[in-house]
Amino acid sequence: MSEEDGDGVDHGPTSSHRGDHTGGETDDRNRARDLEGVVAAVRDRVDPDEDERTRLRDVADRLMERAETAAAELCADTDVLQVGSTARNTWISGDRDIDIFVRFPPSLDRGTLADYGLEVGHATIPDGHEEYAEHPYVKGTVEGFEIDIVPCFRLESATEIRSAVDRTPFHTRYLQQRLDDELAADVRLTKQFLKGIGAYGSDLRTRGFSGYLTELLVVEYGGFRPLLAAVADWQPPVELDPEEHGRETFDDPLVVIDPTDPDRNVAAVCASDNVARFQHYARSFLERPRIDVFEPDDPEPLTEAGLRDHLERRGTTPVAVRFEAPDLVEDQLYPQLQKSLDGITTGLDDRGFDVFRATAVADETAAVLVELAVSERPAVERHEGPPVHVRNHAEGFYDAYADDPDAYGPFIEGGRYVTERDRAFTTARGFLESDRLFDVGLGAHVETALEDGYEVLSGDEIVALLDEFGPELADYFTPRP
Ligand SMILES: Nc1ccn([C@@H]2O[C@H](COP(=O)(O)OP(=O)(O)OP(=O)(O)O)[C@@H](O)[C@H]2O)c(=O)n1
Ligand SMILES: [Mg+2]
Repeated sequence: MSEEDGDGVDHGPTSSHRGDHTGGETDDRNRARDLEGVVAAVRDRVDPDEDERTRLRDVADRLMERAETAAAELCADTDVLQVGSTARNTWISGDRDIDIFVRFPPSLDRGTLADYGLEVGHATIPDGHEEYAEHPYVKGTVEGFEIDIVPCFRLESATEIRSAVDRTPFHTRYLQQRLDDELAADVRLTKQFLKGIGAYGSDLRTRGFSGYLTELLVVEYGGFRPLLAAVADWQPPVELDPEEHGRETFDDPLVVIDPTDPDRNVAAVCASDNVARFQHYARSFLERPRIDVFEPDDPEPLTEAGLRDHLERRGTTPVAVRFEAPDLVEDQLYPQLQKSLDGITTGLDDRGFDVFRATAVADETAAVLVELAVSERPAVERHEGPPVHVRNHAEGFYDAYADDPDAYGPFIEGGRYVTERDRAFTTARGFLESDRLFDVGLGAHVETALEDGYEVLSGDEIVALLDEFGPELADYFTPRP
């Protein structure tokens, strides 16, 4: 997806009218026709065809039967159901995870539930492996489909849940009652739109819109187009409560009270930037419908020469702290990196090294990259004391610095004592290489990683990041909404 007229080519199917008319009504009609054309083209790609549906149905049915048999042998009163987007007809063609939930009576304790769940999982997918979320479950691939076999408790209401997965069957039931074929198609379209703009997914790297949230929004507004029209005019905080049963207040830019649980905001992880991003592209797409909004961008990786050009043109100074990436799953790693990024930029700012923009990247190694507007400071810094008339404080300040041979002052300026004393760090690099870096509020795992050693890159040395982070650096230097 590229913003506005990037390549000058309109990928919408009908662009011949451009410039033919000036009337507002005609423009509206043409836009509506463009939008329909784009929607048809996207649906052609995201709607699973009959063959895909049948194959999925076959595999799902077969596995559910196996899971039912295995569960019945372990425990009475169990049942098996399919959940997630493949159960609701809202999956995007080619994205094929089949989530199968095995429900056990709530009289079981958690440990037994976990053991039974794994046993059923292994019986259902013999070459599956165990993964760990809130509790362990079995995952595997069957005929090209990614299968999860997840145990949960069978409860009367989603408010009694003991873990997050217990809610999922309630979501499925709620949506199955409300999604018809038309709305399900609009959900697929909206998911692809959000993927195209980089705002789909409730993982903690993306902090965007989850599948369930997308479905609720489409149902609530009655389709893709009305949803976009509403989003274009949102005034956050936006609060939706489809079942009108919410009883808590949330401090989030988007609040969608879970129809199955009055105390949960389904959009709790959705970052304000992603809400704003959705608003931006909703407006821009309604104004000029085009297919490339639905396509995630793959920027050309940056070359060394390209990177040097950017830096010279911008006149900023980059610094980076590079270390071995902590061995964590992404949902733990990215919050750690974000926290460390915030700490490091604040630490630099506090010492007079003005931060222009910054990012954190991770692969084998991780790096916090900070682009500085100011990377060097003079040997001395100003230190302002109290107004002279505040006698107690003023005398204390004066006495503390009067005999300091390295300080200039104290002198009086604007009625206050001021002194100029030696600065602890005259370069950003000096600060980053010092132990003071550990005072800035790093993520705990990042702190441990840094204790094992890290490297500071500054100025031109930054090109060393290109091999590993070429695409990320390209993204950084071609920012878009
Ligand atoms: N943050 C999340 C993630 C998942 N779920 C529940 O778990 C189900 C399966 O999750 P997932 O596969 O991530 O989402 P899908 O809805 O299946 O969407 P997609 O098409 O992206 O797979 C969801 O439908 C939802 O009921 C949830 O409530 N909250
Ligand atoms: Mg899914």
